[in-house]
Amino acid sequence: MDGDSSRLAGPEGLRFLKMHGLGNDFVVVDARGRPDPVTPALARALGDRHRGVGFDQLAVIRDDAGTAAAVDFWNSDGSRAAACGNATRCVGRLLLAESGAAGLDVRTGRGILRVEDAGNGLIRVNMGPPELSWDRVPLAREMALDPLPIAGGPGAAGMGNPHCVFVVPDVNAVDICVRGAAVEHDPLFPERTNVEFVQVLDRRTIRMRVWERGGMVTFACGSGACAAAVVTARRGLTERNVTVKLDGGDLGIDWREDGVWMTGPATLVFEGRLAPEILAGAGA
Ligand SMILES: N[C@H](CCC[C@H](N)C(=O)O)C(=O)O
Repeated sequence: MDGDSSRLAGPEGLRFLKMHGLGNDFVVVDARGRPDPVTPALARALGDRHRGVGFDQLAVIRDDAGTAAAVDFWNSDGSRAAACGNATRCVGRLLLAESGAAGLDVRTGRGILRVEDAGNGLIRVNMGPPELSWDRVPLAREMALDPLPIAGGPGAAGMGNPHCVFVVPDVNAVDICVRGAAVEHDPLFPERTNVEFVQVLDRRTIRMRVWERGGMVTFACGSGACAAAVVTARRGLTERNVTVKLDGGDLGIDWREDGVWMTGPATLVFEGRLAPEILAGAGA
């Protein structure tokens, strides 16, 4: 254990915030000004809803030279995600409040993303242009993105992370756990995939349920909502500006020239301190 880890494992414990965007819930750790304490083992320990804190994603804020901050995302199985739209809004809300600015940039595995205060308690993020080539989603081999050779003929889109979008007649009739888990591990997706099930309600409204890579159903997925809107727009089923109705509430998605903009809430729930024994148990 190095000097800094012992400090983190000391009586203070590890401070974190619990936040959510439409019920997609996050633990946020601020690692600015000190070494990043998070390891895959600590992500799994924190992510355990019975023995830890529980989250859909863990977001770690780090110092960055060119932007307001860098943010890393972890799933509760200890894997990393390059993009997380709902957590980007949550961290964006913290950074906007801290700086007093109306807009700022954050660096993620997805690239540099613009975050803006959209008013009415909403945060807007440019999630960047969709990745629409097979090697950038990524898929296992060269092929058209839509439809994919999987039962149900889904379409693929990358938002820095992979998404596989099924357009279905009735989203409530789909057993998303069974189908989502199978598609997450389909060999077409070398880095596994997030799986969205989408019902088009009208040209400006879609209903979506999601199975996230990392092995769970969540109430909402921001990058998934962007990918779903891209797939339905490319199929000519919707306009490029839609409301995505998720189990946790609504996201506004607007696919513009400069990227896919996502607007939605970001809620701070509580601040906590992780007990040293949990940190020590995770080898941190
Ligand atoms: N909930 C997140 C996406 C997490 C994606 C993650 N499960 C992955 O492995 O890509 C969102 O709001 O965009």
